[in-house]
Amino acid sequence: MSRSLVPPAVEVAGLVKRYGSRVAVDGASFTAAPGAVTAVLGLNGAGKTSTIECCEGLRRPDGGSVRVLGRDPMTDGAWLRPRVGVMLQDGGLPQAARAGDLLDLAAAMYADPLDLPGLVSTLDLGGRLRTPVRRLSGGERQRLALAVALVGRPDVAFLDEPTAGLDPQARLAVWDLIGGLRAGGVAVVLTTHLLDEAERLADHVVLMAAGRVVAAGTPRELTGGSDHTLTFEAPPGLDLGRLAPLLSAGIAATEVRPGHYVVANRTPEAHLLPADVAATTAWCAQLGIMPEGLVLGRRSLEDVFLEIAARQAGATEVIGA
Ligand SMILES: Nc1ncnc2c1ncn2[C@@H]1O[C@H](COP(=O)(O)OP(=O)(O)OP(=O)(O)O)[C@@H](O)[C@H]1O
Repeated sequence: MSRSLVPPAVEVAGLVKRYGSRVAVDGASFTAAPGAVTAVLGLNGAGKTSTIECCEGLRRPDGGSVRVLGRDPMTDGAWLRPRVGVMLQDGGLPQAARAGDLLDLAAAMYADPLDLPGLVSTLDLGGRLRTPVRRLSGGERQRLALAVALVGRPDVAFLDEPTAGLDPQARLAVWDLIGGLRAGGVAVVLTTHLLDEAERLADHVVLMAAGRVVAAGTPRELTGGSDHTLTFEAPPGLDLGRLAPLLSAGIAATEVRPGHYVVANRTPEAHLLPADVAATTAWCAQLGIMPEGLVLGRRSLEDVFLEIAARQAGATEVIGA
């Protein structure tokens, strides 16, 4: 079956979540497929955790709808619990319990739990099973929370920043584990601030800003595949209006943050040309400016993220006509 014919494991439609007068999620919509990793990205406060918590049935939406495996998490919690694995951002584990007891307890709640010794070894928790949660390091707690979320062989796994604070070796182990879940048909929905992680792991990326989904697609779709991008540092506040007429149609110049400039295509039909690179450096020369750290590279998810975040924040942008 093609991806479009497989019913989504998670369906968020027009979700609204408010805390008092603060709108945390403002009409967000996206889907997550089985056997795929969906990464929800966004700046601090973009509404990622609120969205995921509505999917987990931990928060009641104020508008829109959420379906997980076709069910409403608020009313079908009992049906969903054995089928959904949840790793909360703060771990959410009882501080006094020993790591091993927690894992045994979690495993005992499921009909067909994962092989515990295997999971413990993958997440390198072997030496810490007799240690109470409060004495575990941040990274160990993180790995334990992941083990608890996955031990029941869930069909859907919600992982809020699963690799935050992990050392590089532990991060690779978690990436492998997530890759294994995907291969086993699990719908993995994760949040992360690590864009290289999203680029490497995610089949589908959902980019949130101010409670809304501002871009979604495969990493390749979002980065425009092999499109080039030109970045450089220069004094902040340069008059980009004088660069616009020199650029080809659909090529945008943006000051993504003060003093950090990006020249790249703004539409899929446009492509950065050698003439655009020449025009940009000539414009710098006209201004008597040396563009520091001038790099012509392939556009990364981080570039896309910064460009969209800058646009949302009202950064200066001009587009060649
Ligand atoms: N319990 C709460 N009470 C009041 N406001 C909240 C609460 N939880 C979140 N918010 C606010 O809602 C907005 C969205 O927060 P949320 O935690 O969903 O964002 P996030 O994208 O997960 O952020 P981060 O990357 O920092 O974890 C923020 O402005 C936050 O301050």
